[in-house]
Amino acid sequence: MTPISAKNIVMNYGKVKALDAVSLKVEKGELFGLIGPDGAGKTSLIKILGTLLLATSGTAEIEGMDVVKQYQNIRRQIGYMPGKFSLYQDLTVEENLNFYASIFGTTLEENYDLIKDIYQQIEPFKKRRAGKLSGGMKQKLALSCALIHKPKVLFLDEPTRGVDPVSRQDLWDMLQSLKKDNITILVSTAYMEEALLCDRISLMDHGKILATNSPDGLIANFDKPLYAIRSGNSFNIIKKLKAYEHANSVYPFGDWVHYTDKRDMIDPLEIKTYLENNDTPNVEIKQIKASVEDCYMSLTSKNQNYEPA
Ligand SMILES: Nc1ncnc2c1ncn2[C@@H]1O[C@H](COP(=O)(O)OP(=O)(O)OP(=O)(O)O)[C@@H](O)[C@H]1O
Repeated sequence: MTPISAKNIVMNYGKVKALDAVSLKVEKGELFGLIGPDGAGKTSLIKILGTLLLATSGTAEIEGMDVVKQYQNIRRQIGYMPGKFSLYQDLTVEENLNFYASIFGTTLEENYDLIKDIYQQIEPFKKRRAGKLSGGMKQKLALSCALIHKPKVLFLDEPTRGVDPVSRQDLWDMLQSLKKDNITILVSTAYMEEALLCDRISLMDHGKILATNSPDGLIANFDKPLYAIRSGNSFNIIKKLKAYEHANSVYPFGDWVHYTDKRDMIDPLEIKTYLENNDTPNVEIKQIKASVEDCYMSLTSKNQNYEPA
């Protein structure tokens, strides 16, 4: 039985099409990432799968159960960690956990094994009110609460948003370690580099899934030679390259500009010469391996219009 499956999910908020015929399958024990920028539709999809939002159309099943007809049974089998910290700020760490355990008719002791690795890190602060915890500790508490009833499927909506890099890494380590318990995890993020920490990912943009693959598989499908180019002025390079008749995609990437050409075989010197003949001196150019972000940019390139700030 597929733990998470969705078919042709459409979500309209009035005139806003938040999800446009989204289909998805996540296999048992997978750590699966929904990757996309703000507004891509990640929260809407997670809420629909988590039985918190009714889709405009389409169907979805969790552990073989329909998200509309069998939502009550589903809720017993899933854990959900929303994007915003949603625990009771005035309750202590321990009280929050006991509260969530009691909702599911269980106790902290009964399921201690599953959350032990995570909970032990905040246990010294168990008498502290949740509102007084640091960001990283709040995240660990929220994850412990989402796991307290031993869910088969865990949904996490942008758990690393606004969290410091060490706590971000901690969270991914915790998710990796949950794989040994065979929990199926669907996690959303806008940080492209986190895609590499997932078994498989779906890249989302404007309510659509653009591609689903393993991070390596996705990168292997990037079929054009990719070049990183820089000189003193990225904006000038972008402007000149966009005007170049052979340009396929051009976008800023840190201090560099990433470029692909419409032709399969090119001599990078030709591009350097073109730029230098067009008021862009001191051009450095090198061929590089694509990252997940490059794959994303390539898939969305039709919508990319870079304008200077
Ligand atoms: N309740 C709502 N009413 C109207 N529009 C909404 C509502 N919720 C979301 N939207 C719109 O639907 C689109 C998808 O939003 P959604 O929150 O699902 O995306 P997201 O990828 O999770 O982004 P974010 O990180 O900003 O939450 C956006 O254009 C958003 O403005």
